Amino acid sequence: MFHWERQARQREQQLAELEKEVVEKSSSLESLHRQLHGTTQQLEETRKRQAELKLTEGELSRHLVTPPRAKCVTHMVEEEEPADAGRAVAELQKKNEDLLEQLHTQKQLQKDLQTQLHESQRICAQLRTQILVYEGEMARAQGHLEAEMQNLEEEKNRVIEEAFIRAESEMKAVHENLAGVRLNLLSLQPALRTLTLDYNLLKRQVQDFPFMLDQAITQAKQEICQVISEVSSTNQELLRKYKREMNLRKKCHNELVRLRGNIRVFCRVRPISQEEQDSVDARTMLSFDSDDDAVLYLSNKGRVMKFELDKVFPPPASQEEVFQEVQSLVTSCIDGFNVCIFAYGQTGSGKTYTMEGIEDNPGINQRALRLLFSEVLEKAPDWDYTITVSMVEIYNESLRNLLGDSLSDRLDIKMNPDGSGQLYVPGLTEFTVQSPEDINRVFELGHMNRATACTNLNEHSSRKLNLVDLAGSERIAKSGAEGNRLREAQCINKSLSALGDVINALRGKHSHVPFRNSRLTYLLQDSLSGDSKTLMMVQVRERLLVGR
Ligand SMILES: Nc1ncnc2c1ncn2[C@@H]1O[C@H](COP(=O)(O)OP(=O)(O)OP(=O)(O)O)[C@@H](O)[C@H]1O
Repeated sequence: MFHWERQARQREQQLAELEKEVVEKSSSLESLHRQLHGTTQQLEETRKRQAELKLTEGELSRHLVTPPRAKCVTHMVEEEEPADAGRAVAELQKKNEDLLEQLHTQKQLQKDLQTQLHESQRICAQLRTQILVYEGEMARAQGHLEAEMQNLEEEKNRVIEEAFIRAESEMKAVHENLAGVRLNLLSLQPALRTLTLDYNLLKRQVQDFPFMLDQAITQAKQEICQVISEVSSTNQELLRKYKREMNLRKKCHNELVRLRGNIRVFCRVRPISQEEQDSVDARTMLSFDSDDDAVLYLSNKGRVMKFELDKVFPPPASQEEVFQEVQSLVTSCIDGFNVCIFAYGQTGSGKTYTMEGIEDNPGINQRALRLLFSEVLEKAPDWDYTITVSMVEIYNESLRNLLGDSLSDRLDIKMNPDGSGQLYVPGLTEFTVQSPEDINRVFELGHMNRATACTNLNEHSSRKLNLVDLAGSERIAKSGAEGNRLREAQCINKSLSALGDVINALRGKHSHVPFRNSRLTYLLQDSLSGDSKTLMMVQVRERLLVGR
């Protein structure tokens, strides 16, 4: 609803109220008029009665002021009858008294009427004044009403005019919009036609889609089946080739091993540390051939000795470089060879450094285990591997089960009853491991009980990777020990010299190899002979130290 419409309604209401008020005032004026008329009539009557009373009063006075007449009556009565005259005088006197009383009453009445008249006149005057006030009010209300009506009329006209102007401009805008929309509609029509065509096309395609999808799926299934059967036959072929290649590789390797010998001897020369600089023996010195990494020269008191080995690592050689030369040996364990790696050398020559390494620069053991597991993981989809670990200590020519419950039990080496011709250690505890971390945990357990130990990693129970940590060789001569320590030194001596003898016999391809001369060589027999591969890392210091 517009503002002006609301205003007009309000004004109309006000007008109606004012009109009602005027009607009420008119009716009250009318009743006042009636009242005035009644009062005026009453006044007239009172006046008349007053006049009448005056008249009566006059007559009465006349009667009363004419005693001679009464006297005359009396005289006449006296003349006629003196007793009756007395009575008549008394009656007249009585009548006179009554009349006087009536006069008095009339006077009182007149006084009352006069009072009433004054009162009526006062009320009349009041009413007139009120009428005048009302009339004035009415005139004012009328004027106000007229002015209001005039205002309302003007307001109405103004509002109507404004609304009309607004409606006109809105109408104009709507017309303009309409024209624009019409124009748009015209330009959209071709696009709409194209869209409708596209929509119909799409609709047809959607209707056809399930059928096409079914067709495509069936075709894809057929193609997939065909590809799968192709891949499967290719796989079969590849597997066949792979196995043939594996056999070929093994044969080639065997041939290579046969040609190079299955025992390889590397030499690692460790640098002299800062603390050792002062005790270096100036008369002895090691040197290398830059063209041949398998030769080592030792100058001692002017004499030069040449040593030929499979590989020589000079002092700057890193753990990584050393392992690169060793890793093919580790992986051949997966190919089905028994492998044995051990470091041999004087105390402090770097055996532990090469085999174990240090925490942030691991040696052969840790690197070999990681390589072994990564290789196994790679082959896992096609092959089943189980890796078990056992730890044995050869101490004073006795075998101790380092992972067993009871360390006091002595183990023995026996021929395997499975007819494989391989040796085994009955009762030796084995742990199945899934990762190098597992092995390290097992090592920790074994290391707590060892003095010198041999670690044995089994794969399929017939293939072994032996990582051997030997005691330092010079303890034999330098220990100066007695009793138990002496027996320990003698045993170490025996083991190491037996190992030396076995390596010598194997390198020299002797017909007899004295494996049984020590527990160590007997235990490692399978890993040192036949299809096995052995690496002996000879550890030496760059310079001899005085007093050693
Ligand atoms: N190639 C090398 N480069 C740097 N430091 C080395 C190297 N080899 C060994 N060392 C250091 O020489 C010291 C002795 O080495 P290590 O303990 O490995 O000798 P070891 O032969 O195992 O002795 P032991 O027979 O007494 O067990 C260690 O401090 C080691 O870190």
